[in-house]
Amino acid sequence: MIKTVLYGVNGKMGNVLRNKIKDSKEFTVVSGYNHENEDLNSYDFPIYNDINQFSAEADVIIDFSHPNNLKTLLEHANKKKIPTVIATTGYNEQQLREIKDASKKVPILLSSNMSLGINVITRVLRQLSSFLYNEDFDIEIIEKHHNKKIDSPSGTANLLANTINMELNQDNQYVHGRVGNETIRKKNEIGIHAVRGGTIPGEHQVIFAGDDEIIEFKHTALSKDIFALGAMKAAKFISKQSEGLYTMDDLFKL
Ligand SMILES: NC(=O)C1=CN([C@@H]2O[C@H](COP(=O)(O)OP(=O)(O)OC[C@H]3O[C@@H](n4cnc5c(N)ncnc54)[C@H](OP(=O)(O)O)[C@@H]3O)[C@@H](O)[C@H]2O)C=CC1
Ligand SMILES: O=C(O)C1=N[C@H](C(=O)O)C[C@H](O)C1
Repeated sequence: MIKTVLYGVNGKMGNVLRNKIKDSKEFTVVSGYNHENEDLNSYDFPIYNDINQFSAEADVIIDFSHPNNLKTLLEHANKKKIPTVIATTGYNEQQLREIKDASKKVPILLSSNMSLGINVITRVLRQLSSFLYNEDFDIEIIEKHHNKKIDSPSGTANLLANTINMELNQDNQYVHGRVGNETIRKKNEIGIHAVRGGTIPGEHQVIFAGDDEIIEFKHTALSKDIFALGAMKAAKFISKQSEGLYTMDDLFKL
């Protein structure tokens, strides 16, 4: 059994993941972390708000929570040497550096999207972006999420934009939405647009628009289950690795 600690245990993803783990024969939740000292008595494992309270042994931490928990999470992972999957999005540059530094001491898998489909799209983008850009195709990304999402644009939209930009020698400028009279598109822009509404689990579309033809890559999450199941695959993978920073790319070998 893979003994798991859940960060963000009472969140939307925390709840989906907890239920998936309940159905699994390979995982068990040994404890959870919540930043507030809330009474979360309905859980069948202990929930703490201080890493010194965690006593049970654990094989892996899975985090779907909030960037504010990062310091605690990394301290926990490092102190107890627990391989960690970080699925939370919305980190700033400094926090991303802290994750990279921590991964020198403990294995960490960081990914803004745990689905197989987004991983397939990032691979296609690596192969096609330069070619299409040099053929004068404009690149725009549209993402759609539920109305409770805190961060915009989504972590996945940033991942897609960064993947493309890397292939284009990091020369491109991100333009978030367009408002105003002087917003004519420049060639070196990557447009990023965030839609929020209802309960949309997550949709990402990368548009390459050329003269008289359009190529689109689109991924639709039909439920949050794919993220939970992907995180469990990632957890199984990271629990067997040595120190270092990993992504879903290391896991899905196409
Ligand atoms: N990588 C992936 O594939 C996916 C990533 N995500 C990401 O996972 C994260 C969680 O998503 P979701 O479950 O929908 O979000 P929720 O808002 O439902 O849950 C957020 C969790 O974080 C805690 N939290 C909220 N605010 C704070 C704060 N200020 N300080 C510390 N903890 C806080 C909440 O605890 P409390 O309620 O007690 O405040 C809760 O446990 C997001 O960053 C989201 O983008 C989501 C889906 C897929
Ligand atoms: O908050 C969400 O719900 C999601 N967040 C991730 C992101 O920001 O990309 C992944 C997924 O799209 C769902």
